[in-house]
Amino acid sequence: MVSSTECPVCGVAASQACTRCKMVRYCDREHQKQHWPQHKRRCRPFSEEQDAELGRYLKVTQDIAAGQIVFIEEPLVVGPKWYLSDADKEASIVPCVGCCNPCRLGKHQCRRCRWPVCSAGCEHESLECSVLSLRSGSPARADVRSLNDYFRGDALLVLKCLLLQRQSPTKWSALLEMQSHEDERKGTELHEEAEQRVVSYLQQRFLCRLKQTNPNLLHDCGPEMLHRLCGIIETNFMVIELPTGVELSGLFRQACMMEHACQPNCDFQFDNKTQQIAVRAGCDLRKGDHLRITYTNILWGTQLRQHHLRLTKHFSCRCSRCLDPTEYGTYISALACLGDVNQTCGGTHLAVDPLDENTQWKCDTCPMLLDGAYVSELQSHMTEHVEGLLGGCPSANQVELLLARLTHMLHPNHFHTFNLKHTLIQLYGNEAGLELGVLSNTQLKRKLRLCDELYNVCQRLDPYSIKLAIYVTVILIEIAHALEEQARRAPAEGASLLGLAQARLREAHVVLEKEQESVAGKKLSEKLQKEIFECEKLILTLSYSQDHDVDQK
Ligand SMILES: C[S@@+](CC[C@H](N)C(=O)[O-])C[C@H]1O[C@@H](n2cnc3c(N)ncnc32)[C@H](O)[C@@H]1O
Repeated sequence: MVSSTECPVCGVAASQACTRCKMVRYCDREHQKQHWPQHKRRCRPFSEEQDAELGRYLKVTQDIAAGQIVFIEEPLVVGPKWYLSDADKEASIVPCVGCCNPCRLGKHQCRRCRWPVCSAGCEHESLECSVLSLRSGSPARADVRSLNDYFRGDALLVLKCLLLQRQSPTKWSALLEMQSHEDERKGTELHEEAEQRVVSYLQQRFLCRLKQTNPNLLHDCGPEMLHRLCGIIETNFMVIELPTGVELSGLFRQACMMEHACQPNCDFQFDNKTQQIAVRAGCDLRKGDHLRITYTNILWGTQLRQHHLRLTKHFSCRCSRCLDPTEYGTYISALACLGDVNQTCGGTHLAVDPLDENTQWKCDTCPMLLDGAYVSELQSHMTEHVEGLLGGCPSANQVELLLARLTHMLHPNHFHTFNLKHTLIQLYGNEAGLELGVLSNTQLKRKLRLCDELYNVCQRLDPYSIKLAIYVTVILIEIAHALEEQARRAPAEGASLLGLAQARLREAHVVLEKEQESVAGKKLSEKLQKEIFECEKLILTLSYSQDHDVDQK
Protein backbone atom coordinates (compact mmCIF):
# COMPACT_ATOMS: atom_id res chain seq x y z
CA MET A 1 0.00 0.00 0.00
CA VAL A 2 1.52 3.29 -1.12
CA SER A 3 0.48 6.31 0.93
CA SER A 4 -2.30 8.14 -0.88
CA THR A 5 -2.35 11.90 -1.47
CA GLU A 6 -6.09 12.14 -2.10
CA CYS A 7 -8.82 12.19 0.51
CA PRO A 8 -10.52 8.77 0.29
CA VAL A 9 -13.91 10.37 1.02
CA CYS A 10 -14.08 13.16 -1.57
CA GLY A 11 -11.04 12.53 -3.78
CA VAL A 12 -9.57 16.05 -3.49
CA ALA A 13 -5.87 16.60 -2.89
CA ALA A 14 -5.33 16.17 0.88
CA SER A 15 -2.53 17.09 3.26
CA GLN A 16 -3.51 15.84 6.77
CA ALA A 17 -2.09 12.35 7.19
CA CYS A 18 -3.55 9.84 9.65
CA THR A 19 -1.22 10.37 12.62
CA ARG A 20 -1.04 6.66 13.44
CA CYS A 21 -0.09 5.03 10.13
CA LYS A 22 0.58 8.07 7.90
CA MET A 23 -0.68 6.00 4.99
CA VAL A 24 -3.93 7.90 4.30
CA ARG A 25 -4.47 11.66 3.91
CA TYR A 26 -7.66 13.61 4.51
CA CYS A 27 -8.86 17.03 3.45
CA ASP A 28 -10.35 17.71 6.91
CA ARG A 29 -11.20 16.15 10.30
CA GLU A 30 -14.78 15.52 9.30
CA HIS A 31 -13.81 13.27 6.40
CA GLN A 32 -11.26 11.51 8.56
CA LYS A 33 -13.97 10.69 11.14
CA GLN A 34 -16.30 9.55 8.39
CA HIS A 35 -13.66 7.22 6.97
CA TRP A 36 -12.54 5.73 10.30
CA PRO A 37 -14.89 2.68 10.31
CA GLN A 38 -13.22 1.46 7.08
CA HIS A 39 -9.73 2.70 7.84
CA LYS A 40 -9.44 1.25 11.35
CA ARG A 41 -9.06 -2.28 9.93
CA ARG A 42 -5.96 -1.16 8.03
CA CYS A 43 -4.58 1.47 10.38
CA ARG A 44 -1.41 0.28 12.08
CA PRO A 45 1.03 1.80 14.56
CA PHE A 46 3.79 2.10 11.97
CA SER A 47 4.31 3.51 8.51
CA GLU A 48 6.06 2.18 5.43
CA GLU A 49 9.06 4.32 4.61
CA GLN A 50 11.81 4.24 2.04
CA ASP A 51 15.42 5.29 1.98
CA ALA A 52 18.30 4.97 -0.44
CA GLU A 53 20.26 2.60 1.77
CA LEU A 54 17.56 0.43 3.38
CA GLY A 55 15.00 0.41 0.58
CA ARG A 56 11.54 0.05 2.13
CA TYR A 57 11.34 -0.27 5.90
CA LEU A 58 8.78 0.08 8.71
CA LYS A 59 8.82 2.99 11.19
CA VAL A 60 6.87 3.08 14.45
CA THR A 61 4.38 5.97 14.62
CA GLN A 62 3.33 5.60 18.25
CA ASP A 63 4.84 3.94 21.33
CA ILE A 64 4.27 0.18 21.50
CA ALA A 65 4.72 -1.83 24.70
CA ALA A 66 6.93 -4.93 24.80
CA GLY A 67 5.00 -8.07 23.94
CA GLN A 68 2.27 -6.23 22.03
CA ILE A 69 1.32 -7.58 18.59
CA VAL A 70 2.31 -4.92 16.07
CA PHE A 71 0.53 -6.50 13.12
CA ILE A 72 -0.84 -9.73 11.75
CA GLU A 73 -0.54 -10.56 8.11
CA GLU A 74 -1.56 -13.17 5.52
CA PRO A 75 1.27 -14.65 3.45
CA LEU A 76 1.92 -14.06 -0.21
CA VAL A 77 3.46 -17.52 -0.42
CA VAL A 78 4.26 -20.28 2.03
CA GLY A 79 6.12 -23.31 0.75
CA PRO A 80 8.99 -25.72 1.27
CA LYS A 81 12.25 -24.71 2.85
CA TRP A 82 14.50 -22.56 0.66
CA TYR A 83 17.93 -23.66 1.87
CA LEU A 84 18.29 -27.41 1.71
CA SER A 85 21.22 -28.79 3.65
CA ASP A 86 22.95 -32.03 2.60
CA ALA A 87 20.94 -33.79 5.32
CA ASP A 88 17.70 -32.39 3.84
CA LYS A 89 18.65 -33.74 0.43
CA GLU A 90 18.89 -37.21 1.95
CA ALA A 91 15.86 -36.98 4.22
CA SER A 92 13.26 -39.71 4.00
CA ILE A 93 10.67 -37.48 5.69
CA VAL A 94 9.58 -34.43 3.69
CA PRO A 95 6.66 -31.98 3.92
CA CYS A 96 3.45 -33.11 2.22
CA VAL A 97 2.75 -30.93 -0.85
CA GLY A 98 -0.84 -30.63 0.34
CA CYS A 99 -0.84 -29.90 4.08
CA CYS A 100 2.92 -29.63 4.88
CA ASN A 101 2.67 -32.40 7.48
CA PRO A 102 5.71 -34.65 7.55
CA CYS A 103 5.37 -37.58 5.15
CA ARG A 104 7.56 -40.52 4.21
CA LEU A 105 9.01 -40.25 0.72
CA GLY A 106 7.70 -42.94 -1.57
CA LYS A 107 4.78 -43.94 0.68
CA HIS A 108 1.88 -41.90 -0.70
CA GLN A 109 1.84 -39.90 -3.89
CA CYS A 110 -0.64 -37.40 -5.27
CA ARG A 111 -2.75 -39.38 -7.75
CA ARG A 112 -2.26 -36.80 -10.47
CA CYS A 113 1.19 -35.27 -10.17
CA ARG A 114 2.87 -38.07 -8.12
CA TRP A 115 4.47 -35.58 -5.67
CA PRO A 116 4.72 -36.82 -2.06
CA VAL A 117 1.61 -36.44 0.10
CA CYS A 118 0.96 -37.57 3.67
CA SER A 119 -2.06 -39.75 2.86
CA ALA A 120 -3.85 -40.95 -0.23
CA GLY A 121 -6.66 -38.44 0.31
CA CYS A 122 -4.55 -35.30 0.90
CA GLU A 123 -5.04 -32.91 -1.99
CA HIS A 124 -3.16 -29.83 -3.05
CA GLU A 125 -3.83 -26.69 -5.02
CA SER A 126 -5.20 -27.71 -8.43
CA LEU A 127 -3.24 -25.33 -10.70
CA GLU A 128 0.01 -26.27 -8.98
CA CYS A 129 -0.93 -29.96 -9.30
CA SER A 130 -1.69 -29.65 -13.01
CA VAL A 131 1.66 -27.94 -13.71
CA LEU A 132 3.51 -30.56 -11.66
CA SER A 133 1.66 -33.28 -13.63
CA LEU A 134 3.41 -32.10 -16.78
CA ARG A 135 6.63 -33.69 -15.52
CA SER A 136 8.84 -35.51 -17.96
CA GLY A 137 10.59 -38.74 -16.97
CA SER A 138 10.53 -40.43 -13.57
CA PRO A 139 13.02 -40.75 -10.72
CA ALA A 140 16.18 -42.56 -11.77
CA ARG A 141 16.04 -44.75 -8.67
CA ALA A 142 13.77 -45.21 -5.69
CA ASP A 143 16.42 -44.28 -3.07
CA VAL A 144 15.79 -41.16 -0.96
CA ARG A 145 18.52 -39.09 -2.61
CA SER A 146 17.10 -39.67 -6.11
CA LEU A 147 13.54 -39.05 -4.90
CA ASN A 148 14.57 -35.81 -3.18
CA ASP A 149 16.38 -34.73 -6.32
CA TYR A 150 13.32 -35.52 -8.40
CA PHE A 151 10.83 -33.74 -6.12
CA ARG A 152 12.73 -30.54 -5.35
CA GLY A 153 11.05 -28.55 -2.60
CA ASP A 154 13.03 -25.35 -3.20
CA ALA A 155 12.00 -25.36 -6.88
CA LEU A 156 8.39 -25.92 -5.82
CA LEU A 157 8.62 -22.75 -3.70
CA VAL A 158 9.62 -20.80 -6.84
CA LEU A 159 6.81 -22.41 -8.80
CA LYS A 160 4.33 -21.37 -6.08
CA CYS A 161 5.54 -17.78 -6.53
CA LEU A 162 5.30 -18.02 -10.30
CA LEU A 163 1.72 -19.27 -10.21
CA LEU A 164 0.58 -16.19 -8.28
CA GLN A 165 0.49 -14.33 -11.59
CA ARG A 166 -2.49 -16.50 -12.43
CA GLN A 167 -3.97 -17.08 -8.98
CA SER A 168 -3.79 -13.60 -7.47
CA PRO A 169 -2.71 -10.54 -9.48
CA THR A 170 -2.62 -8.45 -6.27
CA LYS A 171 -0.22 -10.84 -4.55
CA TRP A 172 1.80 -11.15 -7.76
CA SER A 173 2.34 -7.41 -8.00
CA ALA A 174 3.20 -7.22 -4.27
CA LEU A 175 5.73 -10.00 -4.82
CA LEU A 176 7.33 -8.20 -7.77
CA GLU A 177 7.71 -5.06 -5.65
CA MET A 178 10.08 -6.94 -3.35
CA GLN A 179 13.81 -6.51 -3.62
CA SER A 180 15.54 -9.24 -5.64
CA HIS A 181 19.12 -7.91 -5.96
CA GLU A 182 19.02 -9.39 -9.46
CA ASP A 183 22.01 -7.42 -10.73
CA GLU A 184 24.23 -8.17 -7.74
CA ARG A 185 23.40 -11.89 -8.00
CA LYS A 186 24.50 -12.25 -11.63
CA GLY A 187 27.79 -14.14 -11.91
CA THR A 188 27.74 -15.24 -8.26
CA GLU A 189 27.70 -18.80 -6.95
CA LEU A 190 24.15 -18.27 -5.71
CA HIS A 191 23.02 -17.41 -9.23
CA GLU A 192 24.79 -20.45 -10.65
CA GLU A 193 23.24 -22.70 -8.00
CA ALA A 194 19.78 -21.26 -8.67
CA GLU A 195 20.32 -21.95 -12.38
CA GLN A 196 21.21 -25.60 -11.73
CA ARG A 197 18.79 -26.47 -8.98
CA VAL A 198 15.76 -24.40 -9.81
CA VAL A 199 15.66 -22.56 -13.15
CA SER A 200 16.73 -25.32 -15.52
CA TYR A 201 14.89 -27.93 -13.44
CA LEU A 202 11.56 -26.07 -13.63
CA GLN A 203 12.00 -25.30 -17.29
CA GLN A 204 13.01 -28.75 -18.43
CA ARG A 205 10.61 -30.68 -16.22
CA PHE A 206 7.44 -28.61 -16.42
CA LEU A 207 7.51 -25.22 -18.11
CA CYS A 208 8.62 -26.32 -21.60
CA ARG A 209 5.64 -28.70 -21.70
CA LEU A 210 3.40 -25.96 -20.34
CA LYS A 211 4.39 -23.66 -23.20
CA GLN A 212 3.36 -26.33 -25.69
CA THR A 213 0.15 -27.44 -24.03
CA ASN A 214 -1.13 -24.19 -22.55
CA PRO A 215 0.94 -21.26 -23.82
CA ASN A 216 -1.36 -18.59 -22.36
CA LEU A 217 -1.53 -19.89 -18.80
CA LEU A 218 1.47 -17.92 -17.55
CA HIS A 219 2.33 -14.64 -19.13
CA ASP A 220 5.93 -14.67 -17.92
CA CYS A 221 7.76 -17.86 -17.00
CA GLY A 222 11.10 -17.40 -18.76
CA PRO A 223 14.52 -17.89 -17.12
CA GLU A 224 14.86 -14.19 -16.24
CA MET A 225 11.63 -14.20 -14.28
CA LEU A 226 12.62 -17.45 -12.55
CA HIS A 227 15.96 -15.94 -11.53
CA ARG A 228 14.20 -12.81 -10.32
CA LEU A 229 11.93 -14.95 -8.14
CA CYS A 230 14.95 -16.82 -6.77
CA GLY A 231 16.46 -13.41 -5.85
CA ILE A 232 13.20 -12.28 -4.22
CA ILE A 233 13.05 -15.45 -2.14
CA GLU A 234 16.72 -15.32 -1.18
CA THR A 235 16.44 -11.67 -0.10
CA ASN A 236 13.15 -11.91 1.73
CA PHE A 237 12.25 -15.40 2.88
CA MET A 238 11.30 -15.88 6.51
CA VAL A 239 11.90 -19.17 8.28
CA ILE A 240 8.73 -20.80 9.57
CA GLU A 241 9.04 -23.67 11.98
CA LEU A 242 5.89 -25.77 12.40
CA PRO A 243 5.02 -27.60 15.63
CA THR A 244 5.63 -30.85 13.71
CA GLY A 245 9.29 -29.87 13.28
CA VAL A 246 8.80 -29.19 9.55
CA GLU A 247 10.56 -26.02 8.39
CA LEU A 248 8.93 -23.91 5.70
CA SER A 249 9.74 -20.61 4.01
CA GLY A 250 7.31 -17.72 3.79
CA LEU A 251 7.05 -14.43 1.96
CA PHE A 252 4.93 -11.65 3.46
CA ARG A 253 4.33 -8.29 1.88
CA GLN A 254 4.83 -6.20 5.00
CA ALA A 255 6.72 -8.44 7.43
CA CYS A 256 9.44 -8.84 4.81
CA MET A 257 9.91 -5.07 4.80
CA MET A 258 11.36 -5.20 8.31
CA GLU A 259 15.03 -4.32 8.17
CA HIS A 260 17.87 -6.27 9.67
CA ALA A 261 19.76 -5.45 12.87
CA CYS A 262 22.13 -7.67 14.81
CA GLN A 263 20.15 -6.71 17.93
CA PRO A 264 16.51 -6.98 16.83
CA ASN A 265 13.52 -5.35 18.52
CA CYS A 266 10.78 -7.60 17.09
CA ASP A 267 10.04 -11.26 16.72
CA PHE A 268 7.37 -13.11 14.82
CA GLN A 269 5.22 -16.19 15.09
CA PHE A 270 3.47 -18.17 12.40
CA ASP A 271 0.03 -19.70 12.92
CA ASN A 272 -0.13 -22.87 10.92
CA LYS A 273 -3.93 -23.00 10.97
CA THR A 274 -4.54 -19.52 9.58
CA GLN A 275 -1.14 -19.26 7.82
CA GLN A 276 -0.86 -15.76 9.31
CA ILE A 277 2.25 -14.24 10.75
CA ALA A 278 2.06 -12.15 13.92
CA VAL A 279 4.86 -9.61 14.46
CA ARG A 280 5.39 -8.71 18.11
CA ALA A 281 7.37 -6.00 19.87
CA GLY A 282 10.30 -7.70 21.61
CA CYS A 283 10.87 -4.66 23.83
CA ASP A 284 9.22 -1.27 24.37
CA LEU A 285 9.21 0.55 21.03
CA ARG A 286 9.23 4.34 20.80
CA LYS A 287 7.74 6.50 18.10
CA GLY A 288 10.36 6.81 15.35
CA ASP A 289 12.00 3.41 16.00
CA HIS A 290 12.35 1.09 13.03
CA LEU A 291 10.90 -2.43 13.24
CA ARG A 292 13.92 -4.73 13.14
CA ILE A 293 14.45 -8.45 12.93
CA THR A 294 17.64 -10.43 12.46
CA TYR A 295 18.45 -12.09 9.15
CA THR A 296 21.50 -13.94 10.43
CA ASN A 297 22.86 -15.78 13.47
CA ILE A 298 23.51 -13.36 16.32
CA LEU A 299 25.83 -15.86 17.98
CA TRP A 300 28.31 -15.48 15.12
CA GLY A 301 31.08 -12.91 15.23
CA THR A 302 30.88 -9.76 13.11
CA GLN A 303 33.03 -11.07 10.24
CA LEU A 304 30.87 -14.13 9.81
CA ARG A 305 27.58 -12.22 10.08
CA GLN A 306 28.79 -9.60 7.62
CA HIS A 307 29.94 -12.27 5.19
CA HIS A 308 26.57 -14.02 5.35
CA LEU A 309 24.62 -10.79 4.87
CA ARG A 310 26.77 -9.63 1.96
CA LEU A 311 26.55 -12.99 0.26
CA THR A 312 22.82 -13.57 0.58
CA LYS A 313 21.26 -10.14 1.18
CA HIS A 314 23.81 -7.92 -0.57
CA PHE A 315 24.37 -5.29 2.10
CA SER A 316 26.82 -4.45 4.85
CA CYS A 317 25.19 -4.11 8.22
CA ARG A 318 26.20 -0.89 9.99
CA CYS A 319 24.32 -1.46 13.25
CA SER A 320 25.87 -0.43 16.56
CA ARG A 321 27.07 -3.96 17.27
CA CYS A 322 28.81 -4.30 13.91
CA LEU A 323 30.54 -0.94 14.36
CA ASP A 324 31.80 -1.85 17.85
CA PRO A 325 34.94 -4.05 17.68
CA THR A 326 34.13 -5.45 21.16
CA GLU A 327 30.50 -6.20 20.16
CA TYR A 328 28.91 -4.62 23.25
CA GLY A 329 31.84 -5.68 25.41
CA THR A 330 31.31 -9.38 24.73
CA TYR A 331 34.56 -9.84 22.74
CA ILE A 332 32.73 -12.58 20.87
CA SER A 333 35.04 -12.32 17.83
CA ALA A 334 38.23 -11.48 19.73
CA LEU A 335 41.42 -13.52 19.64
CA ALA A 336 43.94 -13.99 22.42
CA CYS A 337 47.28 -12.37 21.60
CA LEU A 338 49.96 -15.00 21.11
CA GLY A 339 52.61 -12.33 21.70
CA ASP A 340 56.09 -12.84 20.33
CA VAL A 341 58.11 -16.03 20.34
CA ASN A 342 59.12 -15.70 23.97
CA GLN A 343 55.94 -14.86 25.80
CA THR A 344 52.33 -13.82 25.44
CA CYS A 345 51.31 -10.35 26.53
CA GLY A 346 47.85 -11.40 27.81
CA GLY A 347 46.21 -8.94 25.43
CA THR A 348 43.30 -9.32 23.03
CA HIS A 349 43.19 -8.85 19.26
CA LEU A 350 40.25 -6.88 17.90
CA ALA A 351 39.35 -5.99 14.32
CA VAL A 352 40.66 -2.53 13.41
CA ASP A 353 37.71 -1.96 11.07
CA PRO A 354 35.03 -4.59 11.78
CA LEU A 355 33.18 -3.80 8.53
CA ASP A 356 36.20 -4.51 6.35
CA GLU A 357 36.50 -8.19 5.37
CA ASN A 358 40.28 -7.83 5.11
CA THR A 359 40.78 -5.80 8.24
CA GLN A 360 43.87 -6.21 10.35
CA TRP A 361 43.53 -7.33 13.97
CA LYS A 362 45.33 -5.24 16.55
CA CYS A 363 46.38 -6.30 20.03
CA ASP A 364 45.09 -3.99 22.78
CA THR A 365 48.26 -4.52 24.85
CA CYS A 366 51.31 -5.01 22.60
CA PRO A 367 52.12 -3.72 19.07
CA MET A 368 51.24 -7.07 17.44
CA LEU A 369 49.07 -6.90 14.28
CA LEU A 370 47.44 -9.91 12.62
CA ASP A 371 46.55 -10.13 8.97
CA GLY A 372 42.85 -10.47 8.01
CA ALA A 373 43.50 -13.48 5.76
CA TYR A 374 45.35 -15.27 8.57
CA VAL A 375 42.50 -14.64 11.03
CA SER A 376 39.80 -15.85 8.66
CA GLU A 377 41.77 -19.00 7.86
CA LEU A 378 42.24 -19.64 11.57
CA GLN A 379 38.53 -19.11 12.20
CA SER A 380 37.39 -21.51 9.49
CA HIS A 381 39.91 -24.11 10.64
CA MET A 382 38.44 -23.84 14.14
CA THR A 383 34.88 -23.96 12.79
CA GLU A 384 35.67 -27.36 11.26
CA HIS A 385 37.00 -28.66 14.56
CA VAL A 386 34.19 -27.28 16.71
CA GLU A 387 31.37 -28.32 14.38
CA GLY A 388 32.99 -31.69 13.79
CA LEU A 389 33.17 -32.35 17.52
CA LEU A 390 29.76 -30.98 18.52
CA GLY A 391 28.05 -32.82 15.64
CA GLY A 392 29.10 -36.15 17.12
CA CYS A 393 27.65 -36.08 20.70
CA PRO A 394 31.01 -35.58 22.45
CA SER A 395 31.81 -36.30 26.09
CA ALA A 396 32.62 -33.49 28.54
CA ASN A 397 36.21 -34.61 28.48
CA GLN A 398 36.47 -34.27 24.69
CA VAL A 399 34.89 -30.81 24.84
CA GLU A 400 37.29 -29.75 27.62
CA LEU A 401 40.26 -30.90 25.53
CA LEU A 402 39.25 -28.86 22.49
CA LEU A 403 38.39 -25.90 24.70
CA ALA A 404 41.84 -26.04 26.29
CA ARG A 405 43.45 -26.03 22.81
CA LEU A 406 41.36 -23.09 21.61
CA THR A 407 41.74 -21.06 24.79
CA HIS A 408 45.34 -20.25 23.83
CA MET A 409 44.12 -18.54 20.69
CA LEU A 410 40.67 -17.17 21.50
CA HIS A 411 39.08 -14.76 23.93
CA PRO A 412 37.13 -16.74 26.59
CA ASN A 413 33.87 -15.39 25.11
CA HIS A 414 34.72 -16.11 21.47
CA PHE A 415 31.75 -17.65 19.66
CA HIS A 416 33.56 -20.95 19.21
CA THR A 417 34.29 -21.19 22.92
CA PHE A 418 30.71 -20.03 23.62
CA ASN A 419 29.41 -23.06 21.71
CA LEU A 420 31.74 -25.46 23.48
CA LYS A 421 30.88 -24.01 26.89
CA HIS A 422 27.15 -24.14 26.19
CA THR A 423 27.56 -27.85 25.49
CA LEU A 424 29.73 -28.37 28.57
CA ILE A 425 27.24 -26.86 31.02
CA GLN A 426 24.71 -29.42 29.84
CA LEU A 427 27.15 -32.32 30.03
CA TYR A 428 28.27 -31.54 33.60
CA GLY A 429 25.42 -32.97 35.62
CA ASN A 430 23.80 -35.01 32.87
CA GLU A 431 26.48 -37.17 31.22
CA ALA A 432 26.64 -40.77 32.48
CA GLY A 433 29.30 -40.76 35.20
CA LEU A 434 29.08 -36.98 35.57
CA GLU A 435 25.68 -36.74 37.26
CA LEU A 436 25.23 -33.80 39.64
CA GLY A 437 25.80 -35.91 42.75
CA VAL A 438 29.08 -37.24 41.34
CA LEU A 439 30.60 -33.88 40.32
CA SER A 440 33.39 -32.59 42.52
CA ASN A 441 32.89 -29.21 44.20
CA THR A 442 35.39 -27.78 41.73
CA GLN A 443 33.44 -29.16 38.76
CA LEU A 444 30.22 -27.79 40.22
CA LYS A 445 31.79 -24.36 40.63
CA ARG A 446 33.13 -24.54 37.09
CA LYS A 447 29.67 -25.36 35.79
CA LEU A 448 28.30 -22.30 37.58
CA ARG A 449 31.11 -20.04 36.36
CA LEU A 450 30.63 -21.14 32.75
CA CYS A 451 26.89 -20.55 33.07
CA ASP A 452 27.51 -17.01 34.36
CA GLU A 453 29.90 -16.23 31.50
CA LEU A 454 27.41 -17.48 28.90
CA TYR A 455 24.51 -15.68 30.54
CA ASN A 456 26.40 -12.38 30.48
CA VAL A 457 27.20 -12.74 26.78
CA CYS A 458 23.54 -13.49 25.99
CA GLN A 459 22.37 -10.50 28.04
CA ARG A 460 24.67 -8.13 26.22
CA LEU A 461 23.87 -9.43 22.75
CA ASP A 462 20.14 -9.84 23.22
CA PRO A 463 18.98 -8.09 26.41
CA TYR A 464 15.31 -8.91 25.81
CA SER A 465 15.96 -12.55 24.80
CA ILE A 466 14.27 -11.99 21.46
CA LYS A 467 16.53 -14.45 19.64
CA LEU A 468 18.31 -16.29 22.44
CA ALA A 469 15.39 -17.33 24.65
CA ILE A 470 16.17 -21.05 24.25
CA TYR A 471 19.89 -20.58 24.98
CA VAL A 472 19.15 -18.43 28.01
CA THR A 473 16.54 -20.86 29.37
CA VAL A 474 18.99 -23.75 29.12
CA ILE A 475 21.64 -21.70 30.94
CA LEU A 476 19.19 -20.68 33.70
CA ILE A 477 18.05 -24.29 34.21
CA GLU A 478 21.68 -25.43 34.49
CA ILE A 479 22.41 -22.67 37.00
CA ALA A 480 19.43 -23.87 39.06
CA HIS A 481 20.71 -27.47 38.89
CA ALA A 482 24.13 -26.46 40.18
CA LEU A 483 22.67 -24.31 42.98
CA GLU A 484 20.33 -27.11 44.07
CA GLU A 485 23.25 -29.51 44.24
CA GLN A 486 25.24 -27.01 46.29
CA ALA A 487 22.23 -26.70 48.60
CA ARG A 488 22.17 -30.48 49.08
CA ARG A 489 25.84 -30.40 50.00
CA ALA A 490 25.64 -27.43 52.36
CA PRO A 491 22.27 -27.59 54.16
CA ALA A 492 23.20 -24.58 56.32
CA GLU A 493 23.12 -22.37 53.21
CA GLY A 494 20.46 -24.51 51.58
CA ALA A 495 17.57 -22.09 51.95
CA SER A 496 19.37 -19.18 50.32
CA LEU A 497 20.85 -21.33 47.53
CA LEU A 498 17.45 -22.84 46.76
CA GLY A 499 15.93 -19.38 46.81
CA LEU A 500 18.46 -18.35 44.15
CA ALA A 501 17.74 -21.50 42.13
CA GLN A 502 14.02 -20.81 42.29
CA ALA A 503 14.54 -17.22 41.14
CA ARG A 504 16.56 -18.43 38.13
CA LEU A 505 13.82 -20.90 37.19
CA ARG A 506 11.21 -18.16 37.47
CA GLU A 507 13.33 -15.98 35.23
CA ALA A 508 13.54 -18.86 32.74
CA HIS A 509 9.76 -19.14 32.82
CA VAL A 510 9.40 -15.49 31.78
CA VAL A 511 12.10 -15.77 29.09
CA LEU A 512 10.51 -18.89 27.62
CA GLU A 513 7.14 -17.16 27.17
CA LYS A 514 8.60 -15.84 23.90
CA GLU A 515 9.11 -19.33 22.54
CA GLN A 516 5.73 -20.85 23.39
CA GLU A 517 5.00 -21.70 19.77
CA SER A 518 8.33 -23.25 18.75
CA VAL A 519 9.07 -26.96 18.95
CA ALA A 520 12.17 -26.42 21.11
CA GLY A 521 10.24 -23.94 23.29
CA LYS A 522 7.42 -26.39 23.94
CA LYS A 523 9.81 -29.20 24.85
CA LEU A 524 11.81 -26.95 27.14
CA SER A 525 8.66 -25.60 28.72
CA GLU A 526 7.64 -29.10 29.87
CA LYS A 527 11.11 -29.65 31.29
CA LEU A 528 10.98 -26.28 33.03
CA GLN A 529 7.63 -27.07 34.69
CA LYS A 530 9.18 -30.22 36.16
CA GLU A 531 12.27 -28.31 37.28
CA ILE A 532 10.13 -25.70 39.06
CA PHE A 533 8.16 -28.45 40.78
CA GLU A 534 11.34 -30.31 41.83
CA CYS A 535 12.86 -27.13 43.20
CA GLU A 536 9.74 -26.40 45.27
CA LYS A 537 9.86 -29.96 46.61
CA LEU A 538 13.49 -29.49 47.60
CA ILE A 539 12.66 -26.23 49.38
CA LEU A 540 9.86 -27.92 51.33
CA THR A 541 12.00 -30.93 52.18
CA LEU A 542 14.80 -28.72 53.42
CA SER A 543 12.57 -26.52 55.57
CA TYR A 544 10.82 -29.62 56.95
CA SER A 545 14.13 -31.25 57.93
CA GLN A 546 15.38 -27.96 59.44
CA ASP A 547 12.16 -27.60 61.50
CA HIS A 548 12.52 -31.23 62.51
CA ASP A 549 16.14 -30.66 63.65
CA VAL A 550 15.07 -27.64 65.73
CA ASP A 551 12.25 -29.66 67.37
CA GLN A 552 14.63 -32.46 68.26
CA LYS A 553 17.11 -30.04 69.81
C1 LIG B 1 13.88 -8.45 3.45
S1 LIG B 1 14.34 -7.12 2.46
C2 LIG B 1 13.73 -5.76 3.35
C3 LIG B 1 12.81 -4.91 2.51
C4 LIG B 1 13.51 -4.16 1.41
N1 LIG B 1 14.24 -3.04 1.97
C5 LIG B 1 12.54 -3.67 0.35
O1 LIG B 1 12.63 -2.54 -0.07
O2 LIG B 1 11.73 -4.48 -0.10
C6 LIG B 1 16.05 -7.15 2.71
C7 LIG B 1 16.83 -6.10 1.96
O3 LIG B 1 16.64 -4.82 2.56
C8 LIG B 1 17.88 -4.13 2.66
N2 LIG B 1 18.25 -4.03 4.10
C9 LIG B 1 17.62 -4.60 5.14
N3 LIG B 1 18.21 -4.28 6.31
C10 LIG B 1 19.24 -3.51 6.00
C11 LIG B 1 20.25 -2.85 6.78
N4 LIG B 1 20.29 -2.96 8.10
N5 LIG B 1 21.16 -2.11 6.14
C12 LIG B 1 21.14 -1.98 4.79
N6 LIG B 1 20.22 -2.59 3.99
C13 LIG B 1 19.29 -3.33 4.58
C14 LIG B 1 18.90 -4.97 1.92
O4 LIG B 1 18.94 -4.56 0.60
C15 LIG B 1 18.31 -6.36 2.02
O5 LIG B 1 18.73 -7.22 1.01
